[in-house]
Amino acid sequence: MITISDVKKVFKTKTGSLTAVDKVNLKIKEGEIFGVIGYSGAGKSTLIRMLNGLEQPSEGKVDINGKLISSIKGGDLRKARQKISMIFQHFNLLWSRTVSENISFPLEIAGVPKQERQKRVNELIELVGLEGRGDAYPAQLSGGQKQRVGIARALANDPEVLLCDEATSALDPQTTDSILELLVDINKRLGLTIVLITHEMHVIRKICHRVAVMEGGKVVELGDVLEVFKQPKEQITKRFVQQVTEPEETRETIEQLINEYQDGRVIKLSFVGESAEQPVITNLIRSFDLQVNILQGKISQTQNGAYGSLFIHLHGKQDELDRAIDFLEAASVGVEVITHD
Ligand SMILES: Nc1ncnc2c1ncn2[C@@H]1O[C@H](COP(=O)(O)OP(=O)(O)OP(=O)(O)O)[C@@H](O)[C@H]1O
Repeated sequence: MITISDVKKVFKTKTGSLTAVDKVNLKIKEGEIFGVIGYSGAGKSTLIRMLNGLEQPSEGKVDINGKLISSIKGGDLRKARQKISMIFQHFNLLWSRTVSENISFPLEIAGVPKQERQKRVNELIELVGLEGRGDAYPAQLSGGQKQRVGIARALANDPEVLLCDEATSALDPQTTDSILELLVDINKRLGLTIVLITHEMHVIRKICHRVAVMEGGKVVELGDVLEVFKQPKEQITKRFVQQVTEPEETRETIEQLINEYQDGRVIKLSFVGESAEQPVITNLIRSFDLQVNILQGKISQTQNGAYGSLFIHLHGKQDELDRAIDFLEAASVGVEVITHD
C-alpha cells in the first residue's frame, strides 16, 4: 500500500545542512493503523509530510498504491492528494465557515454537485457523531468536536489513506480516548489505512497495529505493537514503553513493597497476549501451598491483545516458592523476582 524506500530529507539552513529524515525504509499495509513515535525533532512531521507530497524527499521514493508521490507534481499531485487526507493537532478548520461548510469544502474543490455534497456532509456528520451541530461555528465547539469536524472533512473524498499529525496532542485524556476510538471505528468500518505520528505511547498502545520508533531522523525500531511492548530493544523504545507500563508511582510503590515485605518474595509478573487471558493466579493458588497476596497490577489492551504487569507477594517454604516460580515461568509469563528472603 505505502512503500517508503531509502527516503532522505535534507534541509538547507543558515548554519549548513540538516538531515531531518535519514534513509528511512517502511512498508505500510492496506487497512493497517501504523504509528510513528519519536521525541520532538526526530523527523516525524517531515516524514509524514512526504507521504502527501507537502515535502519532497531529497533522495528515495514514496509510493502510495502504485503512485510515486515523491515525484509527481501539479495537477497529478493534487488529484493524488484527494486520496491522502490529513488531520492536524490544531484542527486547521476554516473559522468563518460552519461545521457543514467545513466538511463540504474539499467536496467543492473536487467539483461535487451541491445536492450530492449535502447528502455526503450529512452522512459524514453522522459518522463522526456531530448530529445537530452542522450549523455551529468551530469557535462554538469543544476540542474533541473540532477534531471530529477535521476527521469528517478528511473523509469527505473517500480517501485511501488518513494521515494524523499529533491529532490528539491538544486534547485532554478523555477526549483523546474518544477520538482514538473514532479512528479505530473508521479504520474497521471503511478499511482505511491510517498513519499517525505521536510522541505519546498511549496513542500507539490504544490504536496501532504496528509502530516505528524514530530517533535522529532514522527508524531505530519497528514491529507489532504487542511485540514492542513485550520486548523493546532500543533504549528509547524502553523509555516510551515505560510511559504506559510503569508510571512514576509504580517505582515508588515497589520501593515501599521491598521495605514492607521482608519475608517471602515480591514478584513482578508480565503478561503479554494469550498469557494475559489465562487464569495463572488461580492455578498458582490451587497448585501450591503458598500464601499469595496481590499487591498491585495493571492490564491494558492493545489492538493485538492484552499486556500488563502484576506485583504479587508469595510466602511459604523455600522449595515451594522455587517450584511456584518455575511454574510461572513455564506458563509463559514474564517473571522478575523483586525481593528474595
Ligand atoms: N523546513 C525546515 N527547514 C529547516 N529545518 C527543518 C524544517 N522542517 C523541519 N526541520 C528540522 O528537521 C528536524 C526534524 O523536524 P520534524 O518537525 O520533522 O520533527 P518531529 O519529530 O516532527 O518533531 P516535532 O514534533 O517537534 O515537530 C528538526 O531538527 C527540525 O528543526
